Amino acid sequence: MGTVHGTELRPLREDEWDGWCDALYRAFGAGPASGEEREAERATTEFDRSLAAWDGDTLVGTAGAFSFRLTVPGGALVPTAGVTMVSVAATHRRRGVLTSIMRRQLDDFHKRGEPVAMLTASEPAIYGRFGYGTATFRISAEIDTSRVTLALPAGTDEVRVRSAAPADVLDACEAVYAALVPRRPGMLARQPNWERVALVDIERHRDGGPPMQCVVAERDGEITGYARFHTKGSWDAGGAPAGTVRLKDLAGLDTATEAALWRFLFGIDLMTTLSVPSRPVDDALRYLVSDIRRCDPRLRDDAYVRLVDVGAALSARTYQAPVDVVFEVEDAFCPWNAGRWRLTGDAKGASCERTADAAELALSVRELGSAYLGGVSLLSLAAAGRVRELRPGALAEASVAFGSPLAPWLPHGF
Ligand SMILES: CC(=O)SCCNC(=O)CCNC(=O)[C@H](O)C(C)(C)COP(=O)(O)OP(=O)(O)OC[C@H]1O[C@@H](n2cnc3c(N)ncnc32)[C@H](O)[C@@H]1OP(=O)(O)O
Repeated sequence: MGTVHGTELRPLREDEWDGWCDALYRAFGAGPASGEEREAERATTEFDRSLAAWDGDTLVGTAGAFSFRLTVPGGALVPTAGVTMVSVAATHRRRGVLTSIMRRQLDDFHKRGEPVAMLTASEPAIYGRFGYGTATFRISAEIDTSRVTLALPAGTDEVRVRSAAPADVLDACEAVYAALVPRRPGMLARQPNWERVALVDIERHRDGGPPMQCVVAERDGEITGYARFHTKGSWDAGGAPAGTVRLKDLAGLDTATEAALWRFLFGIDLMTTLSVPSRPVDDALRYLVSDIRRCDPRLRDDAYVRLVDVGAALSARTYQAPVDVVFEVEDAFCPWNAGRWRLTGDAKGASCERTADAAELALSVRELGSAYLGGVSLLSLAAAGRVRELRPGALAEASVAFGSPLAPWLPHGF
């Protein structure tokens, strides 16, 4: 139980789910959710981790959490709470309901022993005060496929691309996804039922076009990748074809597979634009295309990370160069993290323990969350005045060590 200005926060009951879902969609100015969406949302809801805020018998706030495991640099999978479904009714905003939800969630994650929490934010200004820092970025693109060509790597011709009904190849696609999870920081191992979310294909996401399509890439009869997408035919004023392919997701076990999938998507007749919602910032696609400017690439913040337990989180990843540094961590919202921690580690492993030694770098838990997956450098944060170096050399040492050979990326929202 918990109350704020007469609002009571309690766990969601199964029979309250429909109203909870409606309140959530309303707060986002969307919906109501279609039958297909409701089914997928309900199947992934973890009731013991879902909260509802009530003002009398009126539902005024929602929040949930998913039990994920997050890939961190070095490849370990760290138990991570995926914060989701956060909303407060328009009539009850700015009275502290979100703050009470954040308080309850972070206490709960801490008790459960989940060292990390993660979310994607509807607005970047909301979650910093609760210790979440921007940790991954994504690139979107609108590619003029009538002008941009691809330089294909060796082996592309050995990959065959064929169409398939999305549901028929779901297990094979999920196996590809699962094989990729430990390879790149930021990716999530998920609970059963999650794979079905990718099949949700509702009318209003189709923009008047046909149902979602899927192709799989095969080499020697083995499925090595897939792409799911929508098409929408259109013609310009002069009658020339000007259709759009909207990619939903694309994954391949190797670069030749991915290149074969891109070649297919670039070559669909009557389509002149390929719209790509999210790729890693270091994606090979940037270097396969003949003209990056005609791809209109745009960078956006994506996943926000919160270290729930600084010691456990920093010990769980590896460091690409040796590091031995004492952090002075500020964490007003989760005071159990505040104070001095000594991190020692390298590419093989790490430990992060409490210490009474003098601090060498001072920062808040939010900056540690940003740097955690290796996608935001401590040096950049220091240049913005958000990390203070107290021992000369400590900043460069820690900044290099925290980096990641592969940029962290979250391939899908939640
Ligand atoms: C992970 C996810 O699900 S992201 C989705 C978040 N949900 C949405 O965007 C749906 C629409 N918006 C909402 O439902 C609400 O406005 C929420 C959830 C964003 C905020 O809920 P509230 O109960 O109003 O927040 P609360 O009153 O606890 O505010 C806490 C602090 O955050 C600030 N804050 C809240 N929302 C915002 C915002 N959108 N932008 C900037 N600051 C904000 C408040 O001003 C307050 O600051 P203060 O402590 O300095 O006074």
